[in-house]
Amino acid sequence: MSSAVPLVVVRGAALSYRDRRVLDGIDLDLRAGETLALLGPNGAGKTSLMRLVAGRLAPDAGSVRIAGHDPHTMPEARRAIGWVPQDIALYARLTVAENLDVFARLAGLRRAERRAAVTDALDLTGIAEVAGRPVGLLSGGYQRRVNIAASLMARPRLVLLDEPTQGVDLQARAAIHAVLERLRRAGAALLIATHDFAEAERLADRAAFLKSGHIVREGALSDLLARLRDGAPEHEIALSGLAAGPAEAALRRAGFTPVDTGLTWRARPAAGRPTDAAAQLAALRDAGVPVAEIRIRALGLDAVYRDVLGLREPAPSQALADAP
Ligand SMILES: Nc1ncnc2c1ncn2[C@@H]1O[C@H](COP(=O)(O)OP(=O)(O)OP(=O)(O)O)[C@@H](O)[C@H]1O
Repeated sequence: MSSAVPLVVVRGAALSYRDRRVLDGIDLDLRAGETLALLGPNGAGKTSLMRLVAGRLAPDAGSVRIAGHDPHTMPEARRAIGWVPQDIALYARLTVAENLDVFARLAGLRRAERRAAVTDALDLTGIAEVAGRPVGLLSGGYQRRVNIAASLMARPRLVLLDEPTQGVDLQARAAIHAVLERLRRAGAALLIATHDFAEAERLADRAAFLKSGHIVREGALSDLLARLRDGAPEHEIALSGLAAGPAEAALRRAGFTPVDTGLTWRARPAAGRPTDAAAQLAALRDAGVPVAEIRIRALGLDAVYRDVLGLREPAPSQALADAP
């Protein structure tokens, strides 16, 4: 459940490193209980934007407010923010519980508060069973969960996570997703920078796309997807035994305007073609196209990303125009 008044309000924010501007004209709102995914290519400015929101850097222009306060100048505003950096920032030789106690001290908690905060963070992140083990001996997936737990000592209302599942296996990824869902159910606002579209689709209510320091698209996931052309499903087609040139020609003859993605072709069919996979397969084979496999899937955030970055394949109307 998200509340009406945004917890995070960023208006017209700009940031430069020395004289190089890396963020410009950033507007962003985030409400309690809401999860926003920050997406964009390497170097787009995701981490820099999170540093601004965390109050670790001050904007050159514009403003950042957390519950009405400037996080850069007001320590109490910073206390409302949990920061989970991309790199593991823990003491390898200390146990998990000892690490969390250090972070609890840094957060300014008294002894009794520290014990409760550590216990709660261990429970919420599902790592109580490794509380007594040195962090350096844990798997990468557990270390990432400890990294998240360390950000929760002051019971933040906002948690910023920079690529929280980078480099972990599928099981650890699922465990981290469960942690983030619990945090969100507990009413925290989450801002997650990620390159993982499936992760963003699973966790986020909204997504913001950064490109060269600007938010070039932002909105609720359903709105972002609905905005993308007519919502016709995307086809992924694998062809057998054809070089790229003849394969493209064959697909064009069959009414597609295909894009080569390496192993497969991505294509949207011309209007009026069958929409179920079996009928598509039969029609393509009738047209002499050697289809090994065809998958039809609803558009996802990866399609929005390609659209935002100008990596789009031609729209269906062009596919129709290109058809013989
Ligand atoms: N401390 C710094 N000093 C100078 N330039 C920096 C600094 N940190 C980042 N940059 C530059 O600012 C730009 C934005 O970087 P940032 O790390 O915010 O991008 P990002 O979207 O998080 O990238 P990635 O996906 O690779 O993590 C990049 O061009 C980067 O090289």
